[in-house]
Amino acid sequence: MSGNGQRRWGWHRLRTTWAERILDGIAVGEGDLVLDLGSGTGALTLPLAARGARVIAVELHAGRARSLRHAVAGQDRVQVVEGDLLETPLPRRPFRVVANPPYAVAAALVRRLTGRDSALRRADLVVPRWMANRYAAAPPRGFTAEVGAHVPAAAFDPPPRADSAVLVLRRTRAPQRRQGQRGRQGQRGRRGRRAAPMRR
Ligand SMILES: C[S@@+](CC[C@H](N)C(=O)[O-])C[C@H]1O[C@@H](n2cnc3c(N)ncnc32)[C@H](O)[C@@H]1O
Repeated sequence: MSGNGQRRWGWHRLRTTWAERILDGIAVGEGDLVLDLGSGTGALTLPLAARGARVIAVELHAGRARSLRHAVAGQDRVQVVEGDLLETPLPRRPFRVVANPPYAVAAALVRRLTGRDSALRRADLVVPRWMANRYAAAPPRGFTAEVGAHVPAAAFDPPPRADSAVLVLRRTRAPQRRQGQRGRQGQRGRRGRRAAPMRR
C-alpha cells in the first residue's frame, strides 16, 4: 500500500461529460492497451472500453473496484485489478495510460511510468495545472511533456480547490529491454526524488 497508512478515501470523480470531452481530444485507437490508474468506478474506463480500447483498470478501494467489476461484467476487453497503482506490475508490451489518479501520488506515478523498466508509450494524466506546467518545462528523460486540455474544478464531483489540466507525456525513444521486471518494479518506482506532497 502506498502512503503512510493514514489513507483518506475522499475522491473527486470526473463528470461523465468531461471524461468524454477529454477522450475526444486524445484519440484512443481500437485495440490500444490502456491503463486507467486510480479508476474509481470507471469514469474513464467505461468510455475507453466503449471506444474499443483494451483497458486495465487499477483501483485500491475494494468497494470501487467491486462496483467497476460489476459494471463491466461480460466485457472481456476490461480487466479490473484491485491494487496499488504504484505496485501493480506494468505490462511488458507498449501501453498507454489515461487516468485521473490521486494527486497525492501523481508525481510518484509519473516517475514510475517514465522509469527505465516501463514500456509506456504515452500517458494522458489529469493532474493539477501547476504540476502539468512544471513537467512541460522539464519533461522526464526520454519523453516530451505538454499541457493538454484545461480541466476546470467544475469538471469534478465534488470540485477540488484548483483547476487541473491533462498532462500529455510521449515517449521519444524506444523503451529499454526489461528483465526480471516483476520482482523489482515496486522498489524501482519508489526510488529517486521524494514526491512533493500534493492535495487537490
Ligand atoms: C481522483 S479519484 C479518480 C477516480 C476516477 N478515475 C474518476 O476520474 O472519477 C482517484 C482514485 O484513485 C484511487 N486510489 C487512491 N490511491 C490509490 C492507489 N495507491 N492505487 C490505486 N488507486 C488509488 C481512489 O480510491 C480513487 O478512486
